[in-house]
Amino acid sequence: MAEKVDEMPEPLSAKYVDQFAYPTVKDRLPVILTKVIDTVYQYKNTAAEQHGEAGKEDCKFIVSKLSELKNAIQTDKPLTVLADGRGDVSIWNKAIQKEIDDHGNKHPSWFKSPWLLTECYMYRKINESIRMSSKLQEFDPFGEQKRSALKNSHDACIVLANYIHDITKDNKDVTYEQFSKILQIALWGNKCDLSISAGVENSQNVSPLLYLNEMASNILVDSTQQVWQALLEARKNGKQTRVDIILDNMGFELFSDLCFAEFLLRTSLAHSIHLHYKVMPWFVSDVTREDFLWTLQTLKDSPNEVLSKLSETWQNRLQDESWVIKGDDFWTTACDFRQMKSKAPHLYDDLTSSSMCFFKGDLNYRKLVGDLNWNHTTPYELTLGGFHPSPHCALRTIKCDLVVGLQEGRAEEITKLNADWMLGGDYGVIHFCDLIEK
Ligand SMILES: O=P(O)(O)OC[C@@]1(O)O[C@H](CO)[C@@H](O)[C@@H]1O
Ligand SMILES: [Mn+2]
Repeated sequence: MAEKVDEMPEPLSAKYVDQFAYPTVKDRLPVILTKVIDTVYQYKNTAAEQHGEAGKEDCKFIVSKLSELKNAIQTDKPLTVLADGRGDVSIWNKAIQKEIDDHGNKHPSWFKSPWLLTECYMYRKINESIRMSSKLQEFDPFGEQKRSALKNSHDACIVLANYIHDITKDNKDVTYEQFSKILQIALWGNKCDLSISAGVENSQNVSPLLYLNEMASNILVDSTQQVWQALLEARKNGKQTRVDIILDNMGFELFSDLCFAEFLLRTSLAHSIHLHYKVMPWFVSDVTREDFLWTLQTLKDSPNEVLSKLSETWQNRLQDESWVIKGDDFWTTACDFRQMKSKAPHLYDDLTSSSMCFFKGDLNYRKLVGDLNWNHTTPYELTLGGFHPSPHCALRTIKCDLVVGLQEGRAEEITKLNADWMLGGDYGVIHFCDLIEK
């Protein structure tokens, strides 16, 4: 393995018009914002019913703040400091200040700053406008879309629930093939993302078992064997294995993650699962605590008996703590994960107790590799910048122009077939990194 990187690449940014960051800031973020504005505007009558005139005024206030934000993006204004007094304000404002300091006292603006900062900042600003309202502080402008995402994936969930039931019911020992299949379902579950589709319905509406074979060659890095070996090793050592899943999207992806968690427990590949949600509405479809609990209750109320039983098991798991759900402000900052040790030492410490962390999705991947413009062939371990609280696995479908660890020539080969292959979630990676250093 290569030891270190000779020269660090630049952060991805909308200042490069040939990068995906550019159409994101120019088109996709304004579209998402317009939908949020519309949602809040539509909500004013409900808000009035619930909170009287103050609710209606809140909606007007939020709409005006978000319209300002949209205008600031489209006219490339500087990012301004946050002012809602939430506990994470200082970490955010320090990140903005650092950009100012690093660029000779120039304020970072939407089209000139690192993409990771601007895109995360938009979601934090949406939340700021909501937090600064008087009655609607807990309002989730993406709630409706997320709940539809689960409902529209109902049939696919039934297929998967039956599959989990079938392969675990005889108490036979788990096989590698079963493990690999479940991991792939959790991987492709990440295609269902409402941010890349700018809010257009993007659910799982075919059987998740059907396309696994044909998609197998689209997994460009497949370290499943190593992940499997590491989990078997932990089980052999009789350790109380804790596995963490850093969750991503609500809907079918969450369901597939929960099935993966259930599978690990039933096969004793894990003894407890820690599931990390987001503490505020984030990148449209990311799971919040409310989404998580709503999902379990909705599945429990399903007329389908297998779904309803499975969900009852999951509710019990929260009681007996074989599942622990947790949130942390760090996941909704613009910090990449190499900064976790210094900015959120409690979280880094917590992850050191895990035998294996699974990081789901595109944004977590970007944060793992620092959102830098790496060559596609740079070894994955080198891009992590020392982030190693525990062994980990990144499960991510590729939805932006950043991927590492590929074989020489592979990216060029696929580009010949489809120039936009990195943007549609049709390719994926399963990276593994063992504990290298502490
Ligand atoms: O993290 P997720 O849900 O897999 O993806 C989030 C996402 O929509 O946001 C990224 C940046 O815009 C895109 O690259 C990606 O498609
Ligand atoms: Mn997401």
